[in-house]
Amino acid sequence: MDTTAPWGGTGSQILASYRIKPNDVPNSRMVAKGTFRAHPRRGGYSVEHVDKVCLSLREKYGKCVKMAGLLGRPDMLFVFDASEVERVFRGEDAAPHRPSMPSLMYYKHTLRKDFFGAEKDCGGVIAVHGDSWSAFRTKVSRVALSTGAAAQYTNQVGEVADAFVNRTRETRNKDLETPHDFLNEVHKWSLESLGLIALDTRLGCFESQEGSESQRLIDAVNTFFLCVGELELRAPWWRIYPTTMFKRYVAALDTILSVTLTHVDRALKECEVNGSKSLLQDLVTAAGPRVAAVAALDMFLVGIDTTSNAVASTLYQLSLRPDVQEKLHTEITNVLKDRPLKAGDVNQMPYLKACIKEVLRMYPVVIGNGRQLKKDTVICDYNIPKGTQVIFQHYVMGNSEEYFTNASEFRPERWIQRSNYQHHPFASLPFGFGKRMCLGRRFAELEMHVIICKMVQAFKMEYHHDQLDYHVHPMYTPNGPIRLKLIER
Ligand code: HEM
Repeated sequence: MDTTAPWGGTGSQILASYRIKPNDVPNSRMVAKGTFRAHPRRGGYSVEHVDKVCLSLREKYGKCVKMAGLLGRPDMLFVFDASEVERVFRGEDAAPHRPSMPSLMYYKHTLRKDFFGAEKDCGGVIAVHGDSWSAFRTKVSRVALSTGAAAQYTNQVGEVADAFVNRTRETRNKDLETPHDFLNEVHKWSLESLGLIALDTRLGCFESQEGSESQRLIDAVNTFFLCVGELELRAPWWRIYPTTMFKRYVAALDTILSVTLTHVDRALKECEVNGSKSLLQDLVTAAGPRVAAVAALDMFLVGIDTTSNAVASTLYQLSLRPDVQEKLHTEITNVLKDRPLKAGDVNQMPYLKACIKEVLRMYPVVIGNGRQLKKDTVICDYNIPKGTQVIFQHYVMGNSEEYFTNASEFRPERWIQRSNYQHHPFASLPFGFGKRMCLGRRFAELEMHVIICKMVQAFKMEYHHDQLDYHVHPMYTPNGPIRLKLIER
């Protein structure tokens, strides 16, 4: 996932904000070219707190606002209007362009051209666009997003979830609380799950120590996300000389590439010998070993931190709400009746699914998503020129009373009793939409449903410290150690 680069890091500054001036014919959809104008207005904002910045921009400027003045990158248009988001998404052509990450394109197609090839070759889906993206995505989507693609991994994902529950039980302190580095434990669970889905390999993350291969991969992914926002938003000096940040970034990507490829190589050999069941095997059959290897790499790049932060955030939110946990526990018990979870069970658990949707509405791990316009487009009555990066602000829309009844309240029921709770279908899109929607969505959902189900079955979760604020670091996540008290059920 490109993570819509603006939010994929910390500490950067949005250098200036510009309010759009209404165009000459505000009520006409046929606005003339060149009416995209702005009044400069200075502001210094940190990306770590961009959630609050976006809320205040919405309040101050209305349904859209232009951000300009970022050295070396196109203007951005922040859109806070769900109907406009729907119109832009529905008008997409066959190869939508998500704002590219030039630094990643440079890594893939210049620095490591020997592996990824030129831009038009088999470069994967992250930071790849046009025909090359389209050809690659078509091959991978067939395997990754087909009906039942994820459900067939329920047992493997369950096995890892059981191991996580046991480890969490063992690593609690004397007050039955999770350790300070609990988020890292959740990263391990996420990597271990992805390893089993993608490569049919147990990576041994729970036994891993500092400096081990899997911990190096986890750290490298984290460094990648932390650096990418800095490189994309700050003045792009890395284009002129290799800055310290850029060197860290390249080293992290090299680690991700080499560790993943070691596992991919091993898994490909296993496939040949045992015909083992894995996503990689399915991809090899559908599209050949090269596409399979590059797809696995992209998935490891963006599929670990996203899912782990979403799970950590969900566990934290549940620990604040014993009533929600009890309802969830009753639903799970009614469906499973003491037998182990099997494929398809979560389809009988609407409240479980709703809890996760509700967390991702209020605290989406990727707070905004975007598109780079391929043609001039009218948005909110402004003529927005081709090339502008349009950022859909679903964190702001998801928390807006305009789109969700009692938006500030955690109410999973809103996703079940839809007639009681109105909402706009494009106001909360945590996995994006359309042809470029998250490729790992089905796997992420399966992983999240299974782990939350197992944790609620095993423990009553409580939280006895100051409430945690959220920050973008590099995902949107609770800021502080997540010290959950886990009481055996
Ligand atoms: C809670 C977990 C996750 C969230 C919230 C999430 C969110 C997103 C979002 C917002 C996008 C951009 C979609 C768009 O532009 O419309 C995306 C793209 C992507 N995601 Fe995820 N993601 C998650 C987990 C995963 C996992 C587990 C994988 C891999 C197994 C994955 C692989 C990808 C890939 C490859 C893309 C790029 C698709 C393309 O450009 O064609 N994601 N994700």
